[in-house]
Amino acid sequence: MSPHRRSAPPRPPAPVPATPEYVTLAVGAPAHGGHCIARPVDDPSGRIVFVRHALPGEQVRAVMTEKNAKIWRADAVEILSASPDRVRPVWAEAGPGGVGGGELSHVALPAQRTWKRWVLADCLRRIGGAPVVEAVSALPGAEGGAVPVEPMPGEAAAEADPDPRVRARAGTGTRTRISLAVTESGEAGMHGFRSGTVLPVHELPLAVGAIQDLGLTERALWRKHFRPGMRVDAVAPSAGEPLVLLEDGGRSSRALTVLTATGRATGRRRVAEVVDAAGLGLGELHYSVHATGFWQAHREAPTVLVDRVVRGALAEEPTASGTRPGDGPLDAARMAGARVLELYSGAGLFTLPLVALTGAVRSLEGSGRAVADARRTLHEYAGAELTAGRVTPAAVAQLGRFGTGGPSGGDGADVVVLDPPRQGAGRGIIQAVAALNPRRVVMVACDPAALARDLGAFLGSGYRLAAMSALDMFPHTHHFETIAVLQRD
Ligand SMILES: C[S@@+](CC[C@H](N)C(=O)[O-])C[C@H]1O[C@@H](n2cnc3c(N)ncnc32)[C@H](O)[C@@H]1O
Repeated sequence: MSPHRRSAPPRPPAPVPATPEYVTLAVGAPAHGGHCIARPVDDPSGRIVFVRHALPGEQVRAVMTEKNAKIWRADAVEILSASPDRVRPVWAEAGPGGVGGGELSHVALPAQRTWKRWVLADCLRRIGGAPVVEAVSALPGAEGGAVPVEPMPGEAAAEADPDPRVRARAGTGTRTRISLAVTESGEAGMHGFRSGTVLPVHELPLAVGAIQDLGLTERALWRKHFRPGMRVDAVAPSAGEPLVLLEDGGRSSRALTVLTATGRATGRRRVAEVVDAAGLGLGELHYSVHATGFWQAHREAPTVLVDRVVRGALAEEPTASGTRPGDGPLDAARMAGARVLELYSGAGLFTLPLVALTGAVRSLEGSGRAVADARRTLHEYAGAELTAGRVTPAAVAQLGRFGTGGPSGGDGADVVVLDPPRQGAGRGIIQAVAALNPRRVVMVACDPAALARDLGAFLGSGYRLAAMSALDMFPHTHHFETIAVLQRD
């Protein structure tokens, strides 16, 4: 259940020690990746161990899971002194020795967000350096060198619910896309953490109700289709029935079968997604997306991101907080004529509202299938120029020059929006963006280390960090999303 499931190949198996080696650890701060930094209690000055399933301040008995010249890793298997933030895990199968993708489910949700904020601050400090820390610390609401990590609206409501059963389920039932693998014995499973081994799973608590209701892990209906090694994806679009996708065969010849929610084979390959953009004054946005293509996985993510990114890009005063009570809709007449360059545009999630408001967006996306999706969705907009290709400095320089002077005065894009994959954009791309001299840049980042590096590159290219927000779009995992708004004054 990783955020960008199609870009994450299975990891090579971790070396497993022949006989289990146990160690008692004093657990310290969280580190990027879903673990804490710990030290053996009998040797506090000794080697650092990256321990999972623990919490800062705890003392745990842990089993070593990887030990080589570079890194020692362990799983906490017995809690000797528990943190007050420890809760009964919402997904025990993602616990010690289990599957990846639910590594924080033993942590109370507010403490998960504190954990993520700490990791964000740590990355900004270690990787971004003093200029980044200074810029972030100057933002309203920033504390300890980072902005707060906010709950998604549904989680905030569930956490405030008077019913303890609703509160206990907060952060579950959020994923509209999940990815499974079939075990050697033909059961639904997932990869073990940092392992090529597929372990059976019996519940999918992070998936939305429409996927849980399919019964993928227990019903014979599905099991009769499963073959060892097969990949199984479930997609629950915001409009319409869920689909189950089976991919079988070698890497070069994978065959796709699509099943309906009742297990019938179907020729359908596309799903309809509807995004509420009322806060921007655009009403409902309608998208057509290939079932195997990338789409933001948290059920509220498309709506929340569209609102924050588009307001960040086009509002007069830079903001990363989206529409606030009392905000009016964005004024399309004022926006018209602004030229937008959008990089890593996927199936056009942001392209549609951006072109609806400005009339001129050029987008660049590496997946030909995603660009085909965007073309379907945006066929009525003559001002949307959608290009399939790698984002490179040369492509940015070429696409970002619109040829005539715009509101910013030059011939470069007035606004650049970029939403790169986990590894971020990198210095070369950011320098190419800065060379266009856009007045405003909105960068979406799902990895705090890449964010810190890329922010540093923007600040070094003459941009000011005007606003930033962080969202807990992946509860019960260590992942979160950030939005940074940069301004050339
Ligand atoms: C995080 S997704 C964002 C997509 C879109 N903004 C959305 O929210 O749905 C990143 C996108 O970048 C694309 N991508 C990854 N590396 C790329 C590259 N080097 N050049 C162009 N596109 C790339 C992926 O195909 C993916 O669609």
